[in-house]
Amino acid sequence: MTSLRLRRPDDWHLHLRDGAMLEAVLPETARHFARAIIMPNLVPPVVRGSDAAAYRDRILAALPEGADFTPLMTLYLTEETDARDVAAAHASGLITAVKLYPAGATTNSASGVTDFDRVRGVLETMAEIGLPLCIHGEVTDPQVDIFDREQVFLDTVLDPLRRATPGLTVTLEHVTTSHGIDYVADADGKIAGTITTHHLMINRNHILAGGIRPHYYCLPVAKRNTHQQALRRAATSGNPRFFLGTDSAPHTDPNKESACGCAGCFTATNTLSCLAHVFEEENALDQLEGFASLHGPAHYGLPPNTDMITLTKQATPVTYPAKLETGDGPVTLFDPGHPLYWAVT
Ligand SMILES: NC(=O)N[C@@H](CC(=O)O)C(=O)O
Ligand SMILES: [Zn+2]
Ligand SMILES: [Zn+2]
Repeated sequence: MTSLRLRRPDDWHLHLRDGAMLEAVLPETARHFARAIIMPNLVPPVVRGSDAAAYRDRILAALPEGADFTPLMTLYLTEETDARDVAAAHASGLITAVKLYPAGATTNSASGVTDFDRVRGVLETMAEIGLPLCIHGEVTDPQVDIFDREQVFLDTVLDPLRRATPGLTVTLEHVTTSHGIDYVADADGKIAGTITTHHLMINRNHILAGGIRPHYYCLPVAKRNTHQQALRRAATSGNPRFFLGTDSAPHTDPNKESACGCAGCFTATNTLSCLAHVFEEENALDQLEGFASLHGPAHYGLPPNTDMITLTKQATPVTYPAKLETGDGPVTLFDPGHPLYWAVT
């Protein structure tokens, strides 16, 4: 197969940042994707409905002329979040989901949740009104090994939280382990898992073997190859509980290539070339539309996009600029380490 037509895809987990970085990275997503769930981990975070409205306006103002892109806004759940503010933001159509970060789990998550009992009221309201909760699923206990933090989260936080709030729609974001895949596949109730582009293409060897590669460092950190294979099987399985959330998370090169480098891979620009490559390797190009364009809208209760894109396999590799220049400094594009041949035409 050398040509593939699919519904225009959406990105169900995206970091756009703000200011000069937003201006530089937004066109990279809007070029191919119709919608994206916009992560609220700005500094300070997007906590109240009024914050989300102002951020949405900044995103819309930064869109290139003629772009057809809808940001789907989220609120950052804190222990002070007011259920009425959340309900009002949902009722007005402003927000699509609420995001739960365990405090300290990842980039800009200091205002996240420590005591899950303190957000119970908000979660109950969300279950009642049908507003989904997106979760960064890692425990933050320093005693727990970083490679085990997702698995431990499933049993000690996610499962009790879902049992305490029946009816809550949950997205377990950026699943990185076979345990996370099995949990999502087997759980009762409304749950789905997003899978990133980079976790389909790399495992922890890519980060650490033969030299440390900071541009492959993200959270949750990539696990061993057997987990990567489980992610690939889930993404290409056709199971509607799994779909694309790129987690494209730009940081400038000085912030990545540092003695204490930031977590995040920037994949907005070449995600579709990467995904087609992976799905072809798995003999599953026919499942790409479900993963990138159909399962996500179904989980969020939205219609799929009606316009189409075409991917074409070229005889020579598709080339992308190695770096995106931004007003904050250069951002290195995710490099899978081998040529890509599929291009959006
Ligand atoms: N994925 C990452 O490694 N980083 C994200 C935060 C997140 O999604 O956890 C970021 O905002 O940089
Ligand atoms: Zn995260
Ligand atoms: Zn993220």
